[in-house]
Amino acid sequence: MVFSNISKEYQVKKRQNNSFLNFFNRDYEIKSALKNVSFQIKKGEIIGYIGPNGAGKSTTIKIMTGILKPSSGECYVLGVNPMENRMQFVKRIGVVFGNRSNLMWDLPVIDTVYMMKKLYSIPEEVFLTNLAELTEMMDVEDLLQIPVRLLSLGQRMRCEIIVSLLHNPEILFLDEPTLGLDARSKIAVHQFIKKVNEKRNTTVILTTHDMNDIQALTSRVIIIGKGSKLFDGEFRAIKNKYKSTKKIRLEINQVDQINSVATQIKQQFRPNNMTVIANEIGVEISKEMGSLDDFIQFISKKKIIDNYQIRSLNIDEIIARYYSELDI
Ligand SMILES: Nc1ncnc2c1ncn2[C@@H]1O[C@H](COP(=O)(O)OP(=O)(O)OP(=O)(O)O)[C@@H](O)[C@H]1O
Repeated sequence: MVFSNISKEYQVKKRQNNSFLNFFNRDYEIKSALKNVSFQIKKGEIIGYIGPNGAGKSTTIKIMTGILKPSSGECYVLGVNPMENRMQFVKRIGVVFGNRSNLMWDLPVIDTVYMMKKLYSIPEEVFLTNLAELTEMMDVEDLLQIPVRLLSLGQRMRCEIIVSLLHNPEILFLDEPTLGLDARSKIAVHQFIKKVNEKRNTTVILTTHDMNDIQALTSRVIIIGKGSKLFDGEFRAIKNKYKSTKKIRLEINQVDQINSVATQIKQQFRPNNMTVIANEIGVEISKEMGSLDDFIQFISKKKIIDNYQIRSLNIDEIIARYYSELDI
């Protein structure tokens, strides 16, 4: 897949304060959603495409799936322009949007399954093999006869993914596939996507705000912010950047001494972040502020510190930190 110097501009109506005038307003302004974005994705890769709200992720997916035409640049998916020969192209891709359903709401799941068979002209043999394999892998045999509206969110999402894979797509686009799922359903979805990728060499393009999805599924991430590509590489590299940053929580047994301890920490270690709430001090220490050993020595000498906990940044904190450093 080649995404080359892609820009996308939307025309949006200029807003007026008066909603009546807004109705007649014909002034437009240009909103730039993607600015010269380029990347390539190889067959069989799983890519995490991430960025904060409004960064341009959905716009990218819409261009890659042929729903939107870029304002400039070139996009080739599976060697073809996704806007051309749509009927042939859509038979080669699968799409799951976490906030939109491909299933027919009032009918049992199996009805959508048969509709897909017809829509994608899936040969009988391929269809039966895929249906048996996918339903077993995703453990949804018992759900197929149930009307979609009666399924839980997790059950529905498992069915959505199966339906998107019946026609053996070469690329699977997943937009927030674990949105609203509980921890167990998320793990089931992760394991399934991994299995499909390994077994069928399906390329997976995953957009998500859930860093656990990224952690579980991808090694390569592309980060987009304010329409520009800001990072393309190993997710591990971002995690390593914050390896030495530790969050420490101290419990003080003499609350009247807490401000004096906090002041000493501030003077000696100059932490970026420090919070004092009730009998607890929260501090963030990184390599640049002195070694963790020095800090532990400092607290071990303080008799009024009852208890302390040290932890690394969790994955959400790492990515939030990275976004704020990139100013997106
Ligand atoms: N049809 C449209 N008309 C005008 N502006 C749009 C349109 N679609 C998206 N935008 C704007 O383009 C920018 C990128 O939007 P996009 O939906 O691609 O972001 P996103 O990264 O998918 O965000 P989110 O994580 O919130 O879904 C945003 O500023 C958005 O307001």
